[in-house]
Amino acid sequence: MAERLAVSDLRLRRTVVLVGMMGAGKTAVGRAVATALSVPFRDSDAEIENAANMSIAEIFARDGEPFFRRKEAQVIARLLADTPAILSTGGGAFLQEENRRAISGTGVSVWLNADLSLLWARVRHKDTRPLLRTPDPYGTLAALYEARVPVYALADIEVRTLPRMTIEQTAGKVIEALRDRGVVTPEEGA
Ligand SMILES: Nc1ncnc2c1ncn2[C@@H]1O[C@H](COP(=O)(O)OP(=O)(O)OP(=O)(O)O)[C@@H](O)[C@H]1O
Ligand SMILES: O=C(O)C1=C[C@@H](O)[C@@H](O)[C@H](O)C1
Ligand SMILES: [Mg+2]
Repeated sequence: MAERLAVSDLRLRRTVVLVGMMGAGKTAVGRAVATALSVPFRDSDAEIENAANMSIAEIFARDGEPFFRRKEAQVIARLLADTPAILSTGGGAFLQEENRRAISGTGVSVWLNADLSLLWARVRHKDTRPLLRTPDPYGTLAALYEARVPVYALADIEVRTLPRMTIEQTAGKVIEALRDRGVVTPEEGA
């Protein structure tokens, strides 16, 4: 009987783009997937922050959301042109048709889908997300969730993330889904 392949024997064929709501775990899970597959990890929010030398909250406050969205689209297009990697996006990136088109052109999109209650538990104590700086952050998150879910559902693959799953378990689920779709394949000769 063939032995089960180790994760390190797998090869990533296309850039995997994690999409979904803020707090779904795109950054945390994306990094774990990249580590497991020994491929580069990129995060569009971090790329924008590093280039501007400012936090996302500062960019929103100084230059406005439309400016941030233009930078986000540029960063995503640039990273998609690079060698296959794991690319975690900001929660609003997949909402822009331009980004969805770019992602489906060269990458594969994975929607990390978490329930609203789990998202709220993860983001409620953090002050880093400018869109939630409203008098009713829970109501704002719920409205964003409602409006965005039909768009995230356009992603190529959906992976549900549940409250009791660790980051590594969710990453394992993502890798399994990528194997099923032939996005990660056995390394030749492995
Ligand atoms: N599967 C998980 N198990 C436990 N904690 C998690 C899991 N996924 C994410 N977290 C934690 O939840 C928080 C939010 O996760 P993360 O920053 O990765 O979300 P995100 O989807 O990248 O959000 P954003 O769109 O704002 O960038 C982090 O503190 C992270 O460590
Ligand atoms: O959901 C969103 O629109 C956002 C999520 C974060 O990742 C950041 O990209 C920014 O705070 C906007
Ligand atoms: Mg993130």
